[in-house]
Amino acid sequence: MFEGKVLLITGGTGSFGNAVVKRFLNTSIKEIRILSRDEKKQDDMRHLYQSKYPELVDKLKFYIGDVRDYNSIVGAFRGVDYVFHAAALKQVPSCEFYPMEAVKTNIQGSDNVITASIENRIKKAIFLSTDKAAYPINSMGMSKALMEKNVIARSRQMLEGDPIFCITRYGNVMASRGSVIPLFNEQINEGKDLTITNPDMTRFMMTLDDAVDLVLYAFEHGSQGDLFVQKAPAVTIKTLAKAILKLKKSELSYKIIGTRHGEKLYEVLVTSEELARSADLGGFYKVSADNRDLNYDNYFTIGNVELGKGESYTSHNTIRLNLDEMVNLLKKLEMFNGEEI
Ligand SMILES: O=c1ccn([C@@H]2O[C@H](COP(=O)(O)OP(=O)(O)O[C@H]3O[C@H](CO)[C@@H](O)[C@H](O)[C@H]3O)[C@@H](O)[C@H]2O)c(=O)[nH]1
Repeated sequence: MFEGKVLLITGGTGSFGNAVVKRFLNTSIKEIRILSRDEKKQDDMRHLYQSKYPELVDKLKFYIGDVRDYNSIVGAFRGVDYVFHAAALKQVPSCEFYPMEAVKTNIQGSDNVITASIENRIKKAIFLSTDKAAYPINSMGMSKALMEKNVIARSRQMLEGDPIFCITRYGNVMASRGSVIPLFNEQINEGKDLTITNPDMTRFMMTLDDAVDLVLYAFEHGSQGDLFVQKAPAVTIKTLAKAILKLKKSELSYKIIGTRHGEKLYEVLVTSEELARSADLGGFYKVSADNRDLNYDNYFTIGNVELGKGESYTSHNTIRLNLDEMVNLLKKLEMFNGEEI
């Protein structure tokens, strides 16, 4: 797929970047560039791959830069074929307290990635988004929703030979940095009862491998301005907590702490309005860009009357994992001695 090509991953020192590197370093890819802000994380990553794959590490190149600052990133795009844009502020509570930081990184930063991609004539860029961007209620989701809108708007201006821009929308990626699974794991290790916000809250469960698969699917099948979603099962937080306790054979219990700033009871991966114009591709939904122009007079009589009548695709109405199914999914995680992540 990437034979002889150069791939740039923004925010590449994170869980997603590492999963992509693990998957592609030992292929005929020419180079993987990691673009991120933190020299320490880059150094750790460099050492990790140096010790694990000494014969391949030359393919891995590191660039320091902040997507907020165009001049700091544009050089890293020289000679790049493809871009995966993963750099983001993604913690819900912190974005609630600092919305302008989310604006700068998630909206302005992704716009800079678009401009740098056009400037350097890259071929295709995939922008990672989140279910929290669908009917957003928190600043993180709102900033990602505007990122999506801006990617689609700018994709409309592209001409033949310009880069192709696509979006992928994820549910919760299990065990990603700062998320609830590592937190519960740590609480059990410290002998503390688990802190549950709301036992009935549901979240889509995806593995990191699923996340990489979705980006690759979008990469292979995406046309200008397409948004892709991978169908996924969901779980209640109570079942998740019980599953971790069971897996770790723990006698501990849990306590209810109440929902946090900006949280939803359930997440929406595809809104009903999007579902009305999406293609069901089996394991995936493809929502194509709305490519009407601004002359709405032409559409007044032929507007879609079905719009919004159906249900959305949510973590409440998707397949629900039971306790044993959740335990089995957790077993795949490296944290619980699995191999996948
Ligand atoms: O002490 C805790 C912390 C969290 N939760 C619940 O666990 C679920 C998952 O929480 P968390 O892992 O923090 O995920 P989200 O807030 O849903 O956000 C995650 O999923 C997003 C994508 O949807 C990513 O953008 C975020 O980075 C990632 O943390 C939520 O229902 C929380 O209410 C608890 O019950 N107890």
